[in-house]
Amino acid sequence: MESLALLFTGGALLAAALYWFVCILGPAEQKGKRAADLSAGSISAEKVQDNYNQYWSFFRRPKETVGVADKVPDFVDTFYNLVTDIYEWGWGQSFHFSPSLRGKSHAEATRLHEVAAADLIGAKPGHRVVDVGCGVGGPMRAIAAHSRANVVGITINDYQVKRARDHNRKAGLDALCEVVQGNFLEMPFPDGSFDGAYSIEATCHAPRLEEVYGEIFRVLKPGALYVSYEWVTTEKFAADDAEHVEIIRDLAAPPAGPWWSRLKFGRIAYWRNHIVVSVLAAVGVAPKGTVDVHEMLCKTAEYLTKGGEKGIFSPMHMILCRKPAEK
Ligand SMILES: C=C(CC[C@@H](C)[C@H]1CC[C@H]2C3=CC[C@H]4[C@H](C)[C@@H](O)CC[C@]4(C)[C@H]3CC[C@]12C)C(C)C
Ligand SMILES: C[S@@+](CC[C@H](N)C(=O)[O-])C[C@H]1O[C@@H](n2cnc3c(N)ncnc32)[C@H](O)[C@@H]1O
Repeated sequence: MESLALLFTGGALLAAALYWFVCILGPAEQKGKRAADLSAGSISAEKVQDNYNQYWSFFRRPKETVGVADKVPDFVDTFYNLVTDIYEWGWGQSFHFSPSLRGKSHAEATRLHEVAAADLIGAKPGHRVVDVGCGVGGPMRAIAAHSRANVVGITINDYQVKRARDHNRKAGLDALCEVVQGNFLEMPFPDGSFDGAYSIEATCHAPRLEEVYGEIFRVLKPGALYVSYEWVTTEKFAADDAEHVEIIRDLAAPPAGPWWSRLKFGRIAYWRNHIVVSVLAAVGVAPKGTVDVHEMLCKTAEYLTKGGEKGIFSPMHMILCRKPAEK
């Protein structure tokens, strides 16, 4: 009888814990995505595993494959269908790193990193600024709220467009923020139509950087500024060091505290998330394949941390450029 009671109590506790993980626990910063709502963007549930397998074989392809560049935007689109919900759930609405600031929360450090971009390009009321590779619009909302400039975001991923528009509306910022689905290698904007531009950890997805930078140059007005925070190898990276090459290859093939500390100390959360995702996939709430996507992200976090600790990689190299003013 006693062991039955013990079993019952244990079961009830497990059920309560599961309910808490799945239904209560939201994303780290702004609650908006719950584990029970994890989807794979615009991919239907039964196609997630196939899409993940295709994405993975593309990612692992031999480097020299001819004609690959043209396929990159489609694979990036698939990648963001697979990861967007997991990012929102486990990281928040801003899909980038920030310098960690003593005494500030992750959310505040993220916001400060974003509004610094707006200040650098001199965004102000009445300006029209383009966010190149806007994700679900975390940076766009912080920048619009801070500068009162109009921000137009572009992303290749339809699902992100929908998420960003929903978030903009809920934040009461839809009058200032517009989101467009499109390829930043061929932007659907006229020449000289923006007073400023920024991109946060997005242009690394361009197979040929000159194409995206050429497009940004084209859409800027003469004299306008563009700021980029981007993934780069640092001067410590040695191309003849096998370990360096391994870390960088695995993570990249497709001044405050360390940017990777948030990732490093998230390990317990990853295990918790892994259990949640596995249970949800096993009972059919999350699409099959979600566990593989989540494991891929755990590996990514491990290599990013190693790259940060060794000082051979930075996701926030800053470049500020001005389009020459007309004579
Ligand atoms: C710049 C990119 C994205 C940068 C980051 C926003 C993401 C890079 C790695 C991602 C994550 C890794 C581990 C995940 C964890 C296993 C899961 O439980 C919860 C989500 C993660 C923390 C996830 C969050 C986003 C990242 C930090 C591009 C260029 C790829
Ligand atoms: C890591 S996310 C960063 C999102 C956003 N800048 C942020 O910080 O939250 C990269 C973004 O670049 C977008 N992207 C990648 N390649 C693209 C392309 N060819 N055209 C348009 N957007 C692209 C992705 O869809 C995604 O929104």
